[in-house]
Amino acid sequence: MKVVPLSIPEVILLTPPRFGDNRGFFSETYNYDAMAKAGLTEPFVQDNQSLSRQKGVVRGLHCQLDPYAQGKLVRVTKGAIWDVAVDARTNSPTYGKWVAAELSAENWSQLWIPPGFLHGFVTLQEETEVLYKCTALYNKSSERSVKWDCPELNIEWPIDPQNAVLSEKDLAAPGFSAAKGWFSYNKG
Ligand SMILES: Cc1cn([C@H]2C[C@H](O)[C@@H](COP(=O)(O)OP(=O)(O)O[C@H]3O[C@H](C)C(=O)[C@H](O)[C@H]3O)O2)c(=O)[nH]c1=O
Repeated sequence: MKVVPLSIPEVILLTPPRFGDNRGFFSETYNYDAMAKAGLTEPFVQDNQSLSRQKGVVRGLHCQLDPYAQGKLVRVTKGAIWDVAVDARTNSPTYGKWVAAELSAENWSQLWIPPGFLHGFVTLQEETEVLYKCTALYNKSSERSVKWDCPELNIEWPIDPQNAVLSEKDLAAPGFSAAKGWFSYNKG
C-alpha cells in the first residue's frame, strides 16, 4: 500500500493496490496489518456512506468532541471529492492549517484524518459516493461544525461558492474561532 503523509504529517494519504483482470478488479480496501505498518492501529467501530447527487455538494466542516472524537478513513467508490482536513487541536503548531487531497474511484486513494481535525469535502462529480470508517460512534450532541468557507481558514476549494450545495446545518455553521478549546494537542 502506498503511504504518503501530507504537509500536516498526521493526515495520511493511503492507496491500496487494485488487482485488475478481464472481469474487473479486486482490492483489499482495509487491512489491519497494512494500516498498522503505516502507524494506524486505532480500531474502527462505524462505517459511513454518503451519496451526493450533484457536483459542488459541500459536506462539513464537521467533528465530534471528546470522548466521541472520530478518526476517519475516507474513500470514494463512485465519482470524486476534494477532501479537506483542518487541524483544530489548540496549541498544535499547525492549528488552523488545512490539507486536502483529491479522492476518486479512479485514483483509489484514501485519506486518514485523525481525531482533533475538522473534516469536509466538496464533490467534483455528480453521483459521488463516499465511504468512511470511524474510530468512534456517532454522537449527535458532541457534533460541532465550522463554516466551510471561513475566511480565517482560507481553504482553497476548487468550486465557485455560488454553486455550492449545502445542508441548512452547514449554512448556519460558525467561523473557525468557535473551535478554540475543542481539542488539545499532545506532542509525540
Ligand atoms: C454523521 C452521521 C449522521 N447521521 C444522520 C444524521 C442526519 O439525520 C443524517 C445526515 O447527517 P449529516 O447531515 O450530518 O451528514 P453529513 O453532512 O454528510 O455529515 C458528515 O459529513 C462530514 C464530511 C463528516 O466527516 C461527518 O462524518 C459527518 O458529519 O444522518 C447518522 O445517523 N450517523 C452519523 O454518523
